[in-house]
Amino acid sequence: LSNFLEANAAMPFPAMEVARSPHLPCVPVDANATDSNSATDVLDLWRQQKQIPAPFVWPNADARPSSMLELDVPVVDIGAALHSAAGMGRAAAQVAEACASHGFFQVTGHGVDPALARAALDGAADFFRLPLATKQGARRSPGTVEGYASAHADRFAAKLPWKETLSFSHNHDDVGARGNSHVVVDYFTSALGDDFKHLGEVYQEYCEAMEEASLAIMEVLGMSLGLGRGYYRDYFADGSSIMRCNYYPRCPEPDRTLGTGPHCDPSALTILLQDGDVDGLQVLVDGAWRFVRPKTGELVVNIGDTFMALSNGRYKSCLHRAVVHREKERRSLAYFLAPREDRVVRPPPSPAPAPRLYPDFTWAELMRFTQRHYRADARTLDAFARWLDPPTCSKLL
Ligand SMILES: C=C1C[C@]23C[C@H]1CC[C@H]2[C@]1(C)CCC[C@@](C)(C(=O)O)[C@H]1[C@@H]3C(=O)O
Ligand SMILES: O=C(O)CCC(=O)C(=O)O
Ligand SMILES: [Fe+2]
Repeated sequence: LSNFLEANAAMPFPAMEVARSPHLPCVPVDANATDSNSATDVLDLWRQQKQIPAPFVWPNADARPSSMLELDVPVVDIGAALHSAAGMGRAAAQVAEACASHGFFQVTGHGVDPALARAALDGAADFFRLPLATKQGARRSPGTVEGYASAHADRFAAKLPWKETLSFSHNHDDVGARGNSHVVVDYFTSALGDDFKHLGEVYQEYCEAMEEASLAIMEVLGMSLGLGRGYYRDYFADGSSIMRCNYYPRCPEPDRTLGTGPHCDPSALTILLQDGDVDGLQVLVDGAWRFVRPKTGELVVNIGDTFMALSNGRYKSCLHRAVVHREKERRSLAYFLAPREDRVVRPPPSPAPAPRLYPDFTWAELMRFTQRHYRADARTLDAFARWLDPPTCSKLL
């Protein structure tokens, strides 16, 4: 199979270019195939765009066809929340209801310049069109999240996501990053060269806009939990956030694979910008996968595992996935807000002695767990808690 994947890298099919991976099993593409399924047959199938390689096929339980249902998420006006008590009251009530159930809402009034959002999406489109060898120049190192990855074929042997990704850190200090931080520009020039300085500047500015939007959202979340505007804003001011660009190529068998499999985000908060009008994001609510469709000028926000632990389970980090399409490629930009790596994740001392659902941990520990020991899925935080401290957690879970 690794020969096939390498041969595929030169294929005209505008699929993702899955880099050769020593980890992929050299098994017949179709596990039930007779051994007549030679590489030539598979190439022919692929060339006719009729069959995807077996490692990309997801079990029906994960990839089961989506309903055409849509999740009714509130649209929260963050600008109004920051500038009036009435706006804050309304926003806090909206996020409280959404986060106590499915954890998703849309935001407007976030202050992100539409031209900057467009430049970040176009930058992602340009990057993923580059030759595989150029992208591989920034390939992810084992155990880290930063870098280029194709289908995570270097990490997983099955249930490969139908996507290419580019991820980089945005550690933001608490002195107001606007204009004096260049951590993202430095990543692009060091990983890809000086020709990518402009792209790095676009994402530097985009990450700073995401940081400001996420801290504004944290003010609303703090108010919604009765902790005041500054509680979470201060907690995340010097965060270790991650920017991820997702590219989902067209797929010949969209119902047998997934762009991103069912998971809960391990981070605290995700701000997702979807490109254009191509649906993909789905949330599992009441047993059905429901679309959260892109709406121009709006950002999709969801609670992650780290915030669920910070709220001691009051706000929910929920299962979501991204489906792909036969005729349309799709891109999305996900900004994952996370605390400074050594900051302890612990709920505030509540007036009522509520039982703790999760042990104390740091983002560094959870990141290391997801990158080296576990594949984020529906029960990441429970598996992490057991991995972290089995004796204590047997009582917690
Ligand atoms: C801490 C992280 C791990 C992932 C990127 C960030 C937040 C989301 C995580 C992820 C997207 C959840 C689904 C599985 C995953 C492997 C992926 O599809 O990319 C996860 C990311 C990762 O481990 O690289
Ligand atoms: O691309 C999408 O719509 C969702 C991606 C996602 O959930 C993630 O990257 O964590
Ligand atoms: Fe996610």
